[in-house]
Amino acid sequence: MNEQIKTDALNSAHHLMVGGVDTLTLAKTYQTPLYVYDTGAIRAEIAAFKQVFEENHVNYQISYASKAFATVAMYQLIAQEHIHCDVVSGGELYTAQQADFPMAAVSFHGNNKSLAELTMALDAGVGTIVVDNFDELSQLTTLTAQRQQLTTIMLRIAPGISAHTHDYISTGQADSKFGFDLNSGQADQAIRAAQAAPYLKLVGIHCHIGSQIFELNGFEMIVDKLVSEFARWQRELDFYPQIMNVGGGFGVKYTAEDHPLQPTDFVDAIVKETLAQTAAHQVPMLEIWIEPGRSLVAAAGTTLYTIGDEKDIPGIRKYLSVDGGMGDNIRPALYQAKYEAVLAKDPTLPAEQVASIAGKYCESGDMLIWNQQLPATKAGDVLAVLDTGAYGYSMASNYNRNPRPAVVFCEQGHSQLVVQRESYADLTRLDLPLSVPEKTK
Ligand SMILES: Cc1ncc(COP(=O)(O)O)c(C=O)c1O
Ligand SMILES: N[C@@H](CCCC[NH3+])C(=O)O
Repeated sequence: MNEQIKTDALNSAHHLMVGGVDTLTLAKTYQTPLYVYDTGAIRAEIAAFKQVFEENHVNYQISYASKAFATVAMYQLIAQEHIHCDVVSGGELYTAQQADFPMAAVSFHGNNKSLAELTMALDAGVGTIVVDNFDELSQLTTLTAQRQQLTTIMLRIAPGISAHTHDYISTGQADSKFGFDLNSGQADQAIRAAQAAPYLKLVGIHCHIGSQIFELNGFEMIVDKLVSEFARWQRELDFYPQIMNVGGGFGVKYTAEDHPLQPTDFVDAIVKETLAQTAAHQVPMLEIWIEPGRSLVAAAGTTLYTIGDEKDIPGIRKYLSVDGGMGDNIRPALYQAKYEAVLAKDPTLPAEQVASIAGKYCESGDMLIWNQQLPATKAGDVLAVLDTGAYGYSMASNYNRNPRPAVVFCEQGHSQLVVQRESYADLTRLDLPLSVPEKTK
């Protein structure tokens, strides 16, 4: 049986369960394609992060990177767990507001926040604005002075440390669109400018080196570099941050080929390195913030599809097409990301075929999985693609005018629809008819 599946995830009929709910029932009730989340698993991941910090007796904050999966119900779940979240756009901020998420627990990120977005954030009273570049810093200096509104900020810096991950999701290197460059002195300049701004209160330094990282080393290097810079800033700039925000990026297991550490191992290493480095530099211990996105939601999510047409090319390959694809999960096409799938009606059945799972979109690159071992299948069977909880729904599109799937939360045997399936009518809701009159012949 697929090692991603926990033994308690099967019912007595061997059907795959999510959050104690039978996936075949879910597919029937809500139709496919369907995103289903085991919300108890998200709560457990949050609890595990909290526990590591608490065992180490340090001040901390966990800020969920909501770009990984953002809906009203998700922000409400995060609020129930009493952690922070970060948003990267007016749209995410709006969704958090609709969820009544406490604005003081929001950090606002982004490398090109518009004036409208900055104004929205100030109106909302977000807890922290993470300033990304000089233009934003001067815009925010002016705006907060005009409004006479004291605003808490952090500065995002690019530490010049490359994480070993896909180029598209590596962000800590000097040549990055994100953050103030550390090595060329831009970070020092930004600190001076923030100190001089009458309504900005600089409380922390943020950095995020990338996503789906499998090694501790990059995080330890960040801590070493940051704490030694902080010690220098204390001497030279009379600035020592209260908060060190090391971002997210903790890698998760998608397939048997992945061998990540536990997300909590990353945090334990970060905390221990910070304790060691602050002691070595004889500077105060910092409050440590992390911003996990993927590691909180990836494993909790499963996408259910219905198998449709089959194409078997003798001696070449067998394609099984499903009723979704790159519109609900762009990650295989965009990052060559790999997933595993099981037959929902019985993941314990022995494999009888090797099939590649094709989406229904009009692109050859719309392949969800290459060479998946599966039992015998027939049209109408439900296929469950595992670990799709991060950056699936949040990166979904209407390509080929396909409506986006519904999202269902499952916990303790109950299911709840939290995002409705789009209808065809939704697809044309914002369209306007052609206004130019037809040419007279
Ligand atoms: C600033 C920032 N924080 C946190 C994250 C979350 O990363 P992940 O989902 O890999 O944990 C990202 C995305 O890479 C990010 O850009
Ligand atoms: N969207 C990316 C990760 C997010 C990067 C955000 N800075 C993924 O699916 O892996």
